[in-house]
Amino acid sequence: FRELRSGVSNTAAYSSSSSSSSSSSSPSHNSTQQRLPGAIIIGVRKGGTRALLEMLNLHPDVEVAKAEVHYFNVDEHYRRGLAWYRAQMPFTVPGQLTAPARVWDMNPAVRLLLIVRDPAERLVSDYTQVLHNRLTRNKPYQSLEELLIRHGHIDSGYKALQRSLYHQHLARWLEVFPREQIHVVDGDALIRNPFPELRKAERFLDLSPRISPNNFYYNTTKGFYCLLSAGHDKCLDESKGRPHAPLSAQAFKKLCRYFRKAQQAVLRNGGEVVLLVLIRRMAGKCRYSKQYLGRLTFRDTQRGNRCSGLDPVNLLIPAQV
Ligand SMILES: Nc1ncnc2c1ncn2[C@@H]1O[C@H](COP(=O)(O)OS(=O)(=O)O)[C@@H](OP(=O)(O)O)[C@H]1O
Repeated sequence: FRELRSGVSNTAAYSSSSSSSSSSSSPSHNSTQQRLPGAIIIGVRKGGTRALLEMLNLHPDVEVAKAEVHYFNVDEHYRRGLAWYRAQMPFTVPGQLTAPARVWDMNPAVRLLLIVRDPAERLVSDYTQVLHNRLTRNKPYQSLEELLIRHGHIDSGYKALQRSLYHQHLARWLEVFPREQIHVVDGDALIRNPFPELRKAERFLDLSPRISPNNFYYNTTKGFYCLLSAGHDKCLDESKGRPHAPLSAQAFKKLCRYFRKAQQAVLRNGGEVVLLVLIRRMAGKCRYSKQYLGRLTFRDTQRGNRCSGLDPVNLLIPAQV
């Protein structure tokens, strides 16, 4: 997992914070201070991290970083030390929240929000982002199928596939942090209906319930919820919710089977099913609708790469943890 975002909702504060790069606690700014984060989102890319961050930012007691800091996972940043990290944070008043072993060293009481979504859909989204970047730079690209299938089988070395094996990432965090410090957000539920997920996150963060259903409206053009706050509305940018790249039904079924087997292996090894629901219908059919198949161009493709019967929120804790 990468360290995601923490820090800044106000541009003035941000420019000021960037310039005070090495102060240890960066005082001032109308009695506000830059503080180390009290909570961090630890989801992998394309899991819905930006949506969760923006939605939590609706809360008056939450400040978030404008940019991804990548302090814990980029060695060059980590070497700059906590003073540098703190200097990337927003100015906050006491009591406000700003965003595995390195995080613990910074603050062993930090609360972690892990956002997960359907593993297959996230993988396709991950590939789609890379494809988009290559297309816009006129670089050559391989189809998802070429990257995903090797000699007729799923290539378990494909990075985008590995990022969707959430239980492996969670296990690393659980080696360091107690379970109670990690809250799992259902990224699919967040897309369908954000408010209930936000209410649960507020509770986990000990925030007063200030985010309401009125903070969200469904934007039919985007096909996603957008945010409403103090008369302003905000939709996530066009890098979220792109049409997904195509994948044949056959390859998609292989992918679903792969994820199911991975979950079953964790169970067989004595893993414990954590969280809300037991794994449902492990043998469920992939819900890859025919209407999405056979579309040839990137532009024409549709969403809907999901494995039914695979609930990413049913994370498994491997036995050794
Ligand atoms: N309200 C709302 N609006 C737009 N997008 C939403 C929203 N809620 C969740 N999502 C989903 O967030 C997915 C992108 O996840 P990330 O922010 O983690 O992606 S990134 O790696 O930081 O680019 C993105 O994935 P794709 O749809 O595959 O692009 C969205 O499905």
